[in-house]
Amino acid sequence: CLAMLQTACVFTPTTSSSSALFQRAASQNTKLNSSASRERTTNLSGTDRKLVGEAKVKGPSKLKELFSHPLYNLPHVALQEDDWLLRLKPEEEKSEKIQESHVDSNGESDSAVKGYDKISWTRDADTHPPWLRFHLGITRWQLYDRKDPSLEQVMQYLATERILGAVQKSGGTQLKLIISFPNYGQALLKPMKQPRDAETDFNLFYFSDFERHNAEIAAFHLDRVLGFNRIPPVVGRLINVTTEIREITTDRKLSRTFFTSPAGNVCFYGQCDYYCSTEHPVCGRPHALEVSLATFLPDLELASRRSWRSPWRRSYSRTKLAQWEKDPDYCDTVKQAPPYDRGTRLVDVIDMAVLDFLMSNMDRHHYETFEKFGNETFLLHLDNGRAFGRHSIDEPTILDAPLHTAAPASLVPPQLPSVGCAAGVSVPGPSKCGGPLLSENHLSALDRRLDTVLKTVRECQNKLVGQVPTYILHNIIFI
Ligand SMILES: Nc1ncnc2c1ncn2[C@@H]1O[C@H](COP(=O)(O)OP(=O)(O)OP(=O)(O)O)[C@@H](O)[C@H]1O
Ligand SMILES: [Mn+2]
Repeated sequence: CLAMLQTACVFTPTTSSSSALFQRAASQNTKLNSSASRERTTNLSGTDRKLVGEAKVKGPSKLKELFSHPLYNLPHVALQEDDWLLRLKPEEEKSEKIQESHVDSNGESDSAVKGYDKISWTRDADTHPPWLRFHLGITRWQLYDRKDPSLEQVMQYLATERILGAVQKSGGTQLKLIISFPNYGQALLKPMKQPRDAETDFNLFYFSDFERHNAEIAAFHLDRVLGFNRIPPVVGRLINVTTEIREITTDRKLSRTFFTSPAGNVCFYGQCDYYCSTEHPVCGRPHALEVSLATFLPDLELASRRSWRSPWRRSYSRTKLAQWEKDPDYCDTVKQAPPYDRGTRLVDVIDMAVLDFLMSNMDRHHYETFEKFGNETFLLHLDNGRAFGRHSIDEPTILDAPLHTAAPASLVPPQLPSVGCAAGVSVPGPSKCGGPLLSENHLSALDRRLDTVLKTVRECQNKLVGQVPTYILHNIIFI
């Protein structure tokens, strides 16, 4: 599966002529809806093994083509020193300091005792573990550069590194664990709770829905395909709940919740506000459990974050409406208030709404930014576990409230063929992992919703013709 991940999701751009691709992209656009689903059906039939084989003979992926499109290769303004989230200490304070802090009074590294590796990092990037390279690559404008080899390395790392510790993460409503690796890397684990093709019960409110591990993984890929790069890399992994959680955890509260189910599977439920009870167990088969692992962001002490309430947050109530649902002038009020009245914040929120509409995520109550960058920075799209719950219906308000009422458009890429990438990607891990990341129904829903996004943007463009110079409209969106 891991091999397939790399075959299907290529991180390096092709060298083909961009103008030819540009034209091809435009002509493919009209054919996309009919051909994409046909192609996917071919791709997805059969086993994972078949998928790997097909991906190999097919030649350059659509994702590769998409990423070589000029819109994905716009020249960037050169980064200044304060555009990096973290930087290495100046030469004179270099890494001996880090080593000292892990050496006890006998002069021995305490890390060996706990099972952690001895630290031998220097200023040389080659000595850094993948998670550290990822942290050092975060800038004011994105979490990662999609062409940076560290991205692939950190994903490999999460999918394969030995698990040293697992404790519950406090905060939030549903069960999630912090996983530790021997070289001090960490990941946020969300377990599989339901089959991939299960559709959320239509009588459930969005705030009662389960989180889905595959939604976290698919959201990362979709965000990357859209060119946002605002979700920390997430991979799937098959873990052994007994040896990789129960036997190594130091979290008493967590270990007390383990039990063997009547079917003989090892289960646990942890402690949290929602669904942490014997009635909602997370179970291995009998030990094997599929999970998502998200790269941990830098420690808050090194890089504090600010949490912002989304202006289009839902009410989280069975009866109450949110302000944006009642007040026709709500959008104007938002547009005039800081931080939405300047810079890219409003269009960034619209980007987020486009992402959320595509994956039908109604749970975007907050978003975060890195404090260091003030208001001039990208928005972190964390917590996507409630996305991809329903494929048979779309939720127009996710898009309409911010996009239709707020601004002409955010930057929407010309097409989304590479969601096929998410389709082709199984959860990396041993070969028994659970098949395609998203069911065919969800992929069709993505195509349908993309169409709606483009139509909505076109409507906005048409409305604004004459009010905004055409060159601005053309720069804002290319369809
Ligand atoms: N990759 C990450 N690295 C570090 N911290 C993270 C990461 N992802 C999320 N967090 C932090 O953990 C908190 C809880 O995560 P998340 O929102 O996914 O869980 P949740 O149970 O769905 O929470 P809620 O119920 O508040 O929606 C987030 O508010 C965020 O600050
Ligand atoms: Mn949540």
